[in-house]
Amino acid sequence: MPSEPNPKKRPRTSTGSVDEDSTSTTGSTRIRILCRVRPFLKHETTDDCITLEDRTVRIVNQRNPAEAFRYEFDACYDAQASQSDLFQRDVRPLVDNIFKGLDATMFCYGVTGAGKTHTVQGDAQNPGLIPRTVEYLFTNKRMRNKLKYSVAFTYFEIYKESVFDLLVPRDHHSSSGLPIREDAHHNIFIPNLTEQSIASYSEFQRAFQAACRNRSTASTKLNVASSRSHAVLTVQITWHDTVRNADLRGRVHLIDLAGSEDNRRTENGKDRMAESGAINKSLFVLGQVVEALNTGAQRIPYRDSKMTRILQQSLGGRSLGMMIVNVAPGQKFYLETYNTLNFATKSKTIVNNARVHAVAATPMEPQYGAVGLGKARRGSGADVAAGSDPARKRVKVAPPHATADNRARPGLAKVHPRLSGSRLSDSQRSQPPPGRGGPTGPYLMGRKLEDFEAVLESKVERIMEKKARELKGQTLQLQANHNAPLAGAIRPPATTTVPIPAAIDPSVQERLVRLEMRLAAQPNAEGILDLLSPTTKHKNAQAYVKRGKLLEKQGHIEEALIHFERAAEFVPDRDTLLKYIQKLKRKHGAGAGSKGGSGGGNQSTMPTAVMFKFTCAPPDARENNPRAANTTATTTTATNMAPVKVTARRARQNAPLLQRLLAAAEEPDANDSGDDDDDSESFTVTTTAAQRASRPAPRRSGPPIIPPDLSPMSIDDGYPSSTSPHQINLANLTCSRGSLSMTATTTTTTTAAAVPTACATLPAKARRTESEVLTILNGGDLRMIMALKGIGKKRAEQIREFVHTEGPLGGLAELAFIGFKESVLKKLLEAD
Ligand SMILES: Nc1ncnc2c1ncn2[C@@H]1O[C@H](COP(=O)(O)OP(=O)(O)OP(=O)(O)O)[C@@H](O)[C@H]1O
Repeated sequence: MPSEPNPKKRPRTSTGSVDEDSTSTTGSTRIRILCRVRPFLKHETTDDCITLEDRTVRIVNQRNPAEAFRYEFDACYDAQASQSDLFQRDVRPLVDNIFKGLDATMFCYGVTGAGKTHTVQGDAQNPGLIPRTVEYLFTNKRMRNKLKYSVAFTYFEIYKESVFDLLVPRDHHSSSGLPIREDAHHNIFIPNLTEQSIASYSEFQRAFQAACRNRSTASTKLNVASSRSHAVLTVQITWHDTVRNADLRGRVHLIDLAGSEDNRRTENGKDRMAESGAINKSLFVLGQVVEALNTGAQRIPYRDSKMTRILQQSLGGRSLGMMIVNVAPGQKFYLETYNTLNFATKSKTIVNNARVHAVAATPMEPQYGAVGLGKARRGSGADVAAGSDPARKRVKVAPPHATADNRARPGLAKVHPRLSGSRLSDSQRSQPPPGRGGPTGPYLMGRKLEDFEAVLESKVERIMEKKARELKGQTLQLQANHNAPLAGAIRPPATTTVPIPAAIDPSVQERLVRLEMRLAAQPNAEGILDLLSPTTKHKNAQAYVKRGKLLEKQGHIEEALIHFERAAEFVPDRDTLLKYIQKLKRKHGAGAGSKGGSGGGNQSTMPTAVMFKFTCAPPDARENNPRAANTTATTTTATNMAPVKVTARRARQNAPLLQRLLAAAEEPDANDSGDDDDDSESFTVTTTAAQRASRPAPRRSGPPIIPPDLSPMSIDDGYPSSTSPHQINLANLTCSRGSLSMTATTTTTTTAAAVPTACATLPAKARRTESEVLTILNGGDLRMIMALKGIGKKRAEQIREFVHTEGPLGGLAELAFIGFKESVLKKLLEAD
């Protein structure tokens, strides 16, 4: 039986308003934590180490059996508690909130074999929380009496950091899975996820059972049917609220997390180990998210794993949250139990901010994924096979847009709000999204890539719609001319007004999907690069290089370069590859660059502030390998600007940038055909032997050490030290995890062309700064635009046309396609 004696006595857990049943809340709401202990299984030794008392869990301290650790939660369920007990007492009241237009999330956390899947999914004899929730929705008196709700569900898994749709047969899955996106209102969604409408519980059961068979499970030493993925089922109800005269939506997310595994005990093989690695990594990130929320960190690492990205709204977001902590009894699991309970205790302080969700006032077009309203959209209940069910849609799950604006404009409802093509008004731009603190300064400056993607997509759609209208207008005009019976008869007016198409043209849709895929394919779009192992990075790089070489052989230099650059993102420290890219760019862009450059701009000497971040290996490693003493990473740069603060991740991404900048800065001669490798690229910074000897040995942990003065450093840049233009001004050494890392600012005094005339003088191979890129784009010189990315004339003309007819924003889509940096896109957007 559950240890919680009386739900009516349950303490208030919310800091917001509390409704009559004490669990339905809006406003700030603490995430509820429940603990469930499973019974011993037949083959297990019954050496229990857990005691439950009311809402408290106690485990004996193994180091000192006289002591016990005590953990208090919102409710505890012992081995005798039934699925029904758990549902009725704690989950049902949470589910009730969705009738108020709120989102609720319930997820199970625990070690492998602790009973998570049993709790969430259950079996035929003991249905779990998913079937019980859906059955409850269909039997709820509100649903029965009013008959106004539409119900639909989605189900997907995150397997080895890829999202797979469980409502689609496994053999239809693409190997890379589906992308996760965040809209301008910070709602997370998965484009093209299947959403199945359901009209009855039995219809759901059939579809759910088929979907469960698609889930990745395998037998391990600790669990015969172990889930190898995190599974997320979302049930959504939509209805029309006559009082607010708005369509409302409530959702419940039921999540079965995969269990952490101690691989010394699982004796997993290669495949299982890979799965286990992905599971443990995502759970580690979950721990970091909770830690960051608790410490009020500025950056919450939601993006570091797909699972935390999905849970973003449930951990510190706008959903009501409940975590069920599953623990297995027995000494065997002592350490896991201890860790799980500590994690759960930390999570107790997380506060969410629940919001009522309104959806667009009229039903959305099916392809954009709103849940169908009305009977016509409901499934027949007879056929649930993939692809044949009319109730089943491949959709973009519509993000909630609760703004009064959207509700008031029925026209927008036809189109996915992200694709609506409306420009952001000035006030929208400068306002932070609702419910978020928002960055300081104009909101636009603090936007994330996804916001730009949303604007980008809407822009693409707007342009395509405009083109479609023009084309259709021309076609109608032609037809009208053709059909005119007699010369001199009344013809239709020269300009035919074509109504705006109600639904987006399929070609636009296709293009958007391509854009989506392209963005998802960018290696670090979701912070993936940081999570990859060195071997995977190497393999990816190899694959890109191979394909690049093939393209180069076939004469597709432009595409080859894209592939080489993509490869370089995986292995930024591979000098040979970078040099090869430079060389290829020089060859490819020499004509345009040298022609454009020979005009000769104003040459001026200007200091270039460069910031390095580099790492020194620990002393013993340096002794064994003298090369390890050399610094490795270099990073970002800015012309005539204060040094830019650099994060470790940015540093990794931009490691080759400094070399490129120096190469560019030191080559004012634009006529250099540049086939030879450039010495200045092999730029390294070293400390002197005396400094290395005097440097304190790095400590494994503890506060950063302030180093002795490190200012006399030498830079091996090919110049004798007295004439070197690179001077190190400042050094700041910190020590962490056995390695020394240093941030140093240097001033490089060199001859470089002044912006904007720099654009005319720098050779084609140089990597342009943002302002240079912008100047070139706005200047509209075709040759310069061609040289920018090594693109052809036609493409350059297109870009120029976009930039000039639509303003810089007009060219965004094109610019994104040819691989301009996010920061340039941001600048363009600001300029718009
Ligand atoms: N409350 C319970 N009552 C009876 N049996 C249970 C209970 N909880 C779990 N079990 C049984 O324990 C075993 C392991 O449970 P389950 O597969 O749900 O673990 P899990 O936490 O999902 O593991 P994994 O993370 O590896 O998927 C199953 O045989 C399940 O039937």
